[in-house]
Amino acid sequence: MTLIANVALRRVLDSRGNPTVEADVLTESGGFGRAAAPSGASTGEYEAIELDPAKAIAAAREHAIPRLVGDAHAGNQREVDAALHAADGTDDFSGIGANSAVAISMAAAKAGADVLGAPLYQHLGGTFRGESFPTPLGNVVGGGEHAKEATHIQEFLAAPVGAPSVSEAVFANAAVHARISELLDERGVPAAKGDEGAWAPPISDAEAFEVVDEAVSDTESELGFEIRFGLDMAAAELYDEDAGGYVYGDEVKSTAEQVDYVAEMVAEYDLVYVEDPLDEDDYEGFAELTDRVGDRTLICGDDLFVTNVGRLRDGIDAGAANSILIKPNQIGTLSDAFDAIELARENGYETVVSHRSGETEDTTIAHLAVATDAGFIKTGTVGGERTAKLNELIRIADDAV
Ligand SMILES: O=C(O)[C@@H](CO)OP(=O)(O)O
Ligand SMILES: [Mg+2]
Repeated sequence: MTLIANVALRRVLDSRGNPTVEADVLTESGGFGRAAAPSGASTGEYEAIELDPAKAIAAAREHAIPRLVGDAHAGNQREVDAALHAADGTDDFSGIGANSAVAISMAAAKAGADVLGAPLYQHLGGTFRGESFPTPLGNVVGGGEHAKEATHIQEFLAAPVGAPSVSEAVFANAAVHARISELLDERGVPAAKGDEGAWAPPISDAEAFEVVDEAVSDTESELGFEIRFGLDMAAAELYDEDAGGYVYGDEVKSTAEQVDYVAEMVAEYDLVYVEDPLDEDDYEGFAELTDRVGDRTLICGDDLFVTNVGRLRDGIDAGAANSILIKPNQIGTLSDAFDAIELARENGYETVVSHRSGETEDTTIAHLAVATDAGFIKTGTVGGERTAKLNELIRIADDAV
């Protein structure tokens, strides 16, 4: 029933206005799935390779589609993803492009769910999923590679850890985002938005900490449940070997100073989450920081692990980080993303399912987070491509998908 009868690929727009790959998968019994690849700006060096979408589509049409149509079953995700790997023939998807691969992998999962008549999260995670939900990490202030002339730290993330429901958590992040706008206004700071819809004000990181802290406390008092915040430092983008460390405008911090700085911020602001506090090659620095503050906060590897089982294993051996960001397009297929999640679980690492800065209306990651019982999902706060996922979480909780 789930035998793949057709795969169609096309270029569509992403939220930055760039082209990306969209895939339609149709099964012989009429099951249908559609998904599109997201795209990063602060990409990790070790991510699977995203090709120019036109080239990725041409390569997938030549190599992948013939292996899928009439041969692979959309309901058998491992079979689909193995066919994608075989068609690609490399270890980084540089043959057909991770963008083609992930779009097809996710579209096949949706087609499989469609044939079953089950919501995607149940097809991926089993019938008993859908009872617990991830805490949404909401990007409310940011800069780095996502906005010019704003903070050096890429993302300040609201985390409504005490919200009684996922819906209240989603609205809490929107309330923090709105409160920040008022606080910036009071300070006379004009703010545009960055790629993910976070405010991108021309203020120092120190001032951003103050503003976010105040907005979170105000919203917490207003709503009556605990809200904390965290960071994605995207430190690989700050790190410059020639400069001798992490570059914050005119200031350069050595690795030791960077570790001290992050540890101090964790203590001062009671941060619940710090992603990529050190360079993507610095397992040792990650291990040292995890040793210092890992009992109090999540130290998460994004560019460090790139959703890659091999790199995660190295991190586990080194004691680097205590959580992993999961981005299916970093590794190319849902099966590979699941393997990373499983390995993380077995070793006590928290999992955080994530969007990219360049997104589409695709909602797969909302289902993936519920299917795998992830502790957190990072998918922005406002903006249609972000609310697509957040609203899908609300629908899943409401049994309306
Ligand atoms: O660094 C990140 O975690 C992501 C998403 O927030 O950004 P990008 O997609 O640009 O890599
Ligand atoms: Mg990141």
